[in-house]
Amino acid sequence: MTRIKICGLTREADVEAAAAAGADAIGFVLYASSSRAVSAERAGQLARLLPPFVTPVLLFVNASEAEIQAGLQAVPNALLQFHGDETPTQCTAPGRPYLRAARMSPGFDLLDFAAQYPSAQGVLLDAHVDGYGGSGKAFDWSLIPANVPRPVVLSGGLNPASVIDGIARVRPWAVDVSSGVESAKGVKDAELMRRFCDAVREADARATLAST
Ligand SMILES: O=C(O)c1ccccc1NCC(=O)[C@H](O)[C@H](O)COP(=O)(O)O
Repeated sequence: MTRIKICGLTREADVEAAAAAGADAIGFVLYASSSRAVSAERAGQLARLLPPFVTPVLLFVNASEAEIQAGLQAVPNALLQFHGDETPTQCTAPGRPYLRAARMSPGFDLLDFAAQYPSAQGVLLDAHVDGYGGSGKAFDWSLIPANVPRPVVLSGGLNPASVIDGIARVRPWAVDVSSGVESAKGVKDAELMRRFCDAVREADARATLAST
């Protein structure tokens, strides 16, 4: 079963709709330069709306230790997502489970990159863009080598239509979406989130059928 993360939520109604649609994880962007940025305090308010078994994720881009600690104080059960230029040491310093984002482009050595973060719970594959991510831009999935040594989270420009093909081609552990389920930056669309989650279930069903 492909897990689903929906990222960049800023409103209560969107958090509730994402969980109702079937998201396994909800991301809050703690990066001030993002149009989806929320404060640590706001992330805490939103995370408290999550039902059991839905994981809050705190996304950081080159944050200071103090910023990360503030996020963890507000959302103590968070999974961390490092989406900038963080070193392995910086990712392990908080002593928390984390995802490491890889910025995919031709020539990027994903196997070497993943090997540098052996303690990451997964590598999140996003398109290489100015501004680090959340751009709605896809990358060429043929750049993903076979046998990546960590669980793969496929992201970058996914939407309810493209995620079916993405799962069939990449067979990721999880998928992650932001722009593809929005009506405006930081404003999620309940119908698009439902369609996205339904599409993931459809892709999983097709994969099961194909393997029997
Ligand atoms: O959302 C942002 O503004 C953002 C800013 C800086 C780094 C990462 C950011 N978002 C990442 C994500 O929302 C997801 O994890 C993801 O990679 C999907 O983005 P999208 O291509 O918009 O679906």
